[in-house]
Amino acid sequence: MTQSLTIARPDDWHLHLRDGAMLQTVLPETARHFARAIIMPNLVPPVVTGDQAAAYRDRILAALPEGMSFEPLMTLYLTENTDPEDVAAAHASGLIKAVKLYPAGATTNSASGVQNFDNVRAVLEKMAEIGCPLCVHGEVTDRDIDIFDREAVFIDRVLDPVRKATPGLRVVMEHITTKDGADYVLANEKDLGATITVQHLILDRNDMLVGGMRPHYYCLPILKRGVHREALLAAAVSGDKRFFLGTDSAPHPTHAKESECCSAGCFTAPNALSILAQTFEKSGALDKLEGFISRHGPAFYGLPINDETITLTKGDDEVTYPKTLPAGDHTVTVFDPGFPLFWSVSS
Ligand SMILES: NC(=O)N[C@@H](CC(=O)O)C(=O)O
Ligand SMILES: [Zn+2]
Ligand SMILES: [Zn+2]
Repeated sequence: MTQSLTIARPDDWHLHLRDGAMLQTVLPETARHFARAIIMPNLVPPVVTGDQAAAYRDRILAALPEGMSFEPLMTLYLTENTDPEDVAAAHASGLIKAVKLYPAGATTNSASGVQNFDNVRAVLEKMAEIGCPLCVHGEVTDRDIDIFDREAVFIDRVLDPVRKATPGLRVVMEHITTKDGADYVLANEKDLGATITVQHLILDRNDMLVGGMRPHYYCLPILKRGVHREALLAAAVSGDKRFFLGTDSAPHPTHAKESECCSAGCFTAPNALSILAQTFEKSGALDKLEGFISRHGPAFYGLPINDETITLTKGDDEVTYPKTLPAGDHTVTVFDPGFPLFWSVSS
């Protein structure tokens, strides 16, 4: 039986496009389906200033294949030396849509992140004043905090105090992975949203660790227990406007994933929408998919909903994706959800 759903073209509110050959490979995979994406600034070196964001935006647009439309929504990487006036100017000109906070050492390319939050007070206050959202990688990095507890501890020790100290600051909790994260959003009416990835809606830590360790399921924040996955899925299918899709599609070369020290990140851009359609269908919530992928994000960021539409179609035959894509001298491995997919996307 064929089933289909036509909805406003979606956006991705958390995306890694990288640079150079990898950018060339992965950009069309997102632009094929998504109209816009919040572009993460964790390049090496990071995108710290307005000038660097403008140059990165130009490189992204130059890599966009003829005939594809896509708007990169740029962000700045917050450091302890970030100049509040540079943020204000980049935001006022429309170049950037958010500033990204990485606690130093929390994830891939986060070495220049924030250690002492007192040193970013002035920037956060300026952002509250001008209405520029702060996107947060919410994990503490203390050696003595277990990796599975790092998100919950971050909420108590860092996020809640920062929000209370900076009234009016609009925050997106990026890639939430716990019931604690979802509950914190639910408990706060104002100035708070959260993105959720594809992998955290369908996988728990058993999927990554039982019967062998699967490096392509390793990402940060790390997959948690099943109860957390269930809480995230409940939030995503609830229709609550504070939750929206941020795929966190984070490509690494295959050799860096299948390695002695595996890099964190799942490359989900090619099949994210197929997986989501199937997941929402399975939850009996296909009617909530458009809100999650196409409507709640623009509402949070104060942007229009896309005029164009896409159509998701469920067929009888399994939809397949390439296992890997070439990226310069390397390959990048496409995320495998571990179950057959039947939904495809057309525009
Ligand atoms: N999510 C990840 O596991 N990795 C991201 C960084 C991030 O979003 O934390 C990356 O840049 O590879
Ligand atoms: Zn992150
Ligand atoms: Zn990310």
